[in-house]
Amino acid sequence: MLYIFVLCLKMAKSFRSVNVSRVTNSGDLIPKYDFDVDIVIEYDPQGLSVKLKKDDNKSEELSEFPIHRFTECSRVGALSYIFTFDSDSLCLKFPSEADLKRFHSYVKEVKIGKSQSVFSERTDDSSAVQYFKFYGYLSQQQNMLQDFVRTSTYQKAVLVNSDDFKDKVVLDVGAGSGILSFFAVQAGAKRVYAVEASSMALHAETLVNANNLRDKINVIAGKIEEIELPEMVDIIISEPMGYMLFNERMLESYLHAKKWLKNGGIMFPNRGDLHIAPFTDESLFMEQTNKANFWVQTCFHGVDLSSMRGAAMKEYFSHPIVDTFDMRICMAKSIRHSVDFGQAKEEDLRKINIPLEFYVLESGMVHGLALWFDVAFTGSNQTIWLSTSPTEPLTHWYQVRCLLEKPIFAKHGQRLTGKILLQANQRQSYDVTMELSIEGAENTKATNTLDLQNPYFRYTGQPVAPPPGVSTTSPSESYWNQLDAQGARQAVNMVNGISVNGLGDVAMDTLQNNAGMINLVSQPNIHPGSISSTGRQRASSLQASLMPAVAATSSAGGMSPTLFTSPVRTNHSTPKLLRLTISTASSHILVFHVDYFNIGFFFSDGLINSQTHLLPGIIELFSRFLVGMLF
Ligand SMILES: C[S@@+](CC[C@H](N)C(=O)[O-])C[C@H]1O[C@@H](n2cnc3c(N)ncnc32)[C@H](O)[C@@H]1O
Repeated sequence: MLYIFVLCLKMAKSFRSVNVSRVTNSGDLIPKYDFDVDIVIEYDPQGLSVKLKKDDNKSEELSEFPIHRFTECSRVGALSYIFTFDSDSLCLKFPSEADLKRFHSYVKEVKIGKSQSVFSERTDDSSAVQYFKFYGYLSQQQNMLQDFVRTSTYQKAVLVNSDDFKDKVVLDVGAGSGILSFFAVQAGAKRVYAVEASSMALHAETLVNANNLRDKINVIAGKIEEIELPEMVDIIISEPMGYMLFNERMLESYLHAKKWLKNGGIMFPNRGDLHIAPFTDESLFMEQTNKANFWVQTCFHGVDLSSMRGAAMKEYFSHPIVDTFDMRICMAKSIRHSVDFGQAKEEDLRKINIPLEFYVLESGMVHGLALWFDVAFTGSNQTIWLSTSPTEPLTHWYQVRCLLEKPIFAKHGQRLTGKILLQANQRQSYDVTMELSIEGAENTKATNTLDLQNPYFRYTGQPVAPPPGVSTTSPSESYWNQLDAQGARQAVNMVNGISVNGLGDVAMDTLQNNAGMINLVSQPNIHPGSISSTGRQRASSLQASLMPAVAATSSAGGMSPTLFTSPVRTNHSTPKLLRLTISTASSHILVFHVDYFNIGFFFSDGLINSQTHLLPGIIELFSRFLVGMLF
């Protein structure tokens, strides 16, 4: 196995006084530098990176090149090594045979070790490069860290089960920033091996040092399939879930890691449940169909495109849709496919065949299958679940829907049967084939194949609309009846649920000049965006822009606004915070419209105008204040 990766961060791999020459097409050597250089070898997710420096480790690099599995290179004689990149060849001449041997052993391990690894056998090189590059960005680690539901659930699961961690040796598989390793130490772990294959390992090491935990957390740069640990571990912790649980194929790495688990050791999480349910959503179906309908045109700039329509439908319907929805679109109780991480082997996840059998609860068109997952942390004290169900707070995994090109009409009480087959591919993802039909009804079979590595990210941040047809009483009457019951008959002029006039004494309606809107209920603490190989999200959320501003505002100090109007009226006996809009009335006044409240703040120093960059922070601060006040 590849000790080289383990040692990378622990041992300086440097060579002094190396003579570097270019090799001409005729085989002559031309010195590249008129001095000998020092060479420093560093870890690189695909192998090694060779840095040429002028004299010592601290000086600027003169140049750098990678050594990967397919790098063309060879030993020449007892002292030299030749590398060829495209048409250029570089000759390194070492001062001693011992140095050359040492250098050769590093190169050999990259080239031979790669071919032995389970990971490299099941993964295209290009996919792995893109995947680990993605996770090498601090911004992507931040996206995951800022998924509050995810990170807090992990921390809670570890801390409430601290007995399982106390004085134990822990392995953190795919440690990223090392956050789970820190949680393990918080729970009393004796030692943690934090294994990370992307260049994030270097940042994790920095964080470990900065938190004075070098004696507890041992960062190991490399793939779990390729590194060596000095000892067996008591517990393995990891966050290996992708979209639809299985995307990224990191669960296989998590299961692979069990080769380092002592008998009776614990997997944390220990179980993953994929939930699958048929759904109806005409608008989603029409949205995709209409996109493909571009290709029905017979005279587009004089060209008949219609022969492409079938292919376009296939393509649009091959993308799993990533967003969230109202659970009431599900037409039957979900089927659960459980993976016991303690028992399962990595080979079990290469082909996952899930038979489907649903009892239809409501008649309608079945447009496809909706999928989400839960994972469980079963500790000796408590079991904690992390759920990505549409009924739970949204996470950065959202939910996934796989559409059928030809929907099926299903009646209440009928049995909808079929299967979903997840076939692992070399792109760290799955080809998803589904088959559905109504039992006993002819010509109802519908199939589709989707590419899980290529999802369509549809989430907009808007609140989820309830499906049509769920009201069993008149919503208009219910609304007015509720107002009547609360004695607000005199209410006039309600706009979008906000009283702009007539419900109170303060004429805030003259201030309607919305500077921004924060939807407090639907805005999850997560970051939207995606890359194809992982499907995980790119930052662009409100949170990202607000948090620095909050920090800036808090540290600005000296801000002493006056609350000049307390809530004037509520139409709800229990305030239900639906929406917050914010207006500026003048350079001194900021007005919050919260449901049926209007609240103004007067800033004697005209803070808003003079320091507009602080406005988002102020808004965030007061939003919190209001939430605290109302509940
Ligand atoms: C979903 S992130 C989780 C990061 C961190 N544990 C957390 O919870 O924030 C998965 C991490 O595992 C790493 N990873 C994926 N496959 C790996 C493998 N085979 N060996 C080591 N690390 C791997 C990725 O580079 C990525 O940083």
